[in-house]
Amino acid sequence: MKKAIRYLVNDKNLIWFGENAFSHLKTFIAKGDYSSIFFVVDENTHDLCLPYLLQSLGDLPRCEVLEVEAGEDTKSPEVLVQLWMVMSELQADRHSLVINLGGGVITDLGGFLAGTYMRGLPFVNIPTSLLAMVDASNGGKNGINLAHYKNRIGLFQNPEAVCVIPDFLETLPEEEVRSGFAEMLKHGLIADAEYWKELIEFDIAEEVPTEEMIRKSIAIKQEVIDKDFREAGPRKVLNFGHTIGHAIESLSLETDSPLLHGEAIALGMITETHLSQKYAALSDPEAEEIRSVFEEIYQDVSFLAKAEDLMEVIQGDKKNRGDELRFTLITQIGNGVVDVPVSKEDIIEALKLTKILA
Ligand SMILES: O=C(O)C(=O)C[C@@H](O)[C@H](O)[C@H](O)COP(=O)(O)O
Repeated sequence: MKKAIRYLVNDKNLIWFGENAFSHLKTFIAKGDYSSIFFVVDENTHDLCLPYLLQSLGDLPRCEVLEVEAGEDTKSPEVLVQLWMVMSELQADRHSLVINLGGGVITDLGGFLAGTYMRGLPFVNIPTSLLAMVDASNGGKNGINLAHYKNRIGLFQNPEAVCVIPDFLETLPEEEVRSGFAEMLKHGLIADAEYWKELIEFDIAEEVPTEEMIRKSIAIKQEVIDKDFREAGPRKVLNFGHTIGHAIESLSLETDSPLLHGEAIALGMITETHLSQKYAALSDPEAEEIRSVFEEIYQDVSFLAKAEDLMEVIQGDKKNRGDELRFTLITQIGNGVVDVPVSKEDIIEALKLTKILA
């Protein structure tokens, strides 16, 4: 394993990488003089990661473990209310620290739990999936789903620190790694053509991304967020593929075979590449290249839905304004553009081209 590097993301938010990350966390906890620590985990991270974390942290203030079921359904108001109740019964106070140990569901839910309890407790994210390492655990978006709208309720609040331990990836199922890889490909598409090239030469079916690649994705995301933490404008570029992707993901959650977030976003990016050709002057050769990359990596991923069901969710997307459906698109590989109004007819046409319509 490589030496950990303490990496300042902004004046509040620290990211520690690698094997010494937990010793930095230990020092951070000691300095914070917390009254108690609440670990938010799912059944997998409870069994596979928490024992290692607790052993590494050694003596701690009073600790409580809040375990929720793995899976996107857990990001719900019902689960959140239960967690608020348990925190209250266990007398979490303003001096408590929340540590979220898990994938994107845990960091989104746990961040929202911490950010709302007693108007906001400090929290630390320890992402255990690739998706959470390169995306969900950093950037300060926390939240839960409401009905079939993804992240409809939430807040912007940075974690105090993030511990990225790439070794956790070795234990992940292949499809989980591939799901996180979709967000890395997105980072190349919206901001860095060189990185895109590097990623498409990487064999994600055979290897897990390196620490350098993870750092690169985090740095791209952070550069965007530094300009626009609350997503008034430029941050929306990080949402490429997500208008369609979230609609697909939400509807798939209502079926017996839900897609992983990154799988749905991959389908979203294919569809939004069609829209980028029409609305953002993306060239035909680049559009072909993008689609062939996704179609190769995610060749077994498909989803069918009715146009009206997808449109209902798309119409509720956070980036829209009034009746105007606004998308993040790409003008060329390495450059995204935000707030592009798109017609309903063209969205349906793009969904047809991606073979999503039942
Ligand atoms: O951090 C952001 O901003 C993003 O849009 C990154 C997305 O990859 C991520 O999935 C995010 O949680 C989506 O947020 P939402 O606002 O579309 O719910």
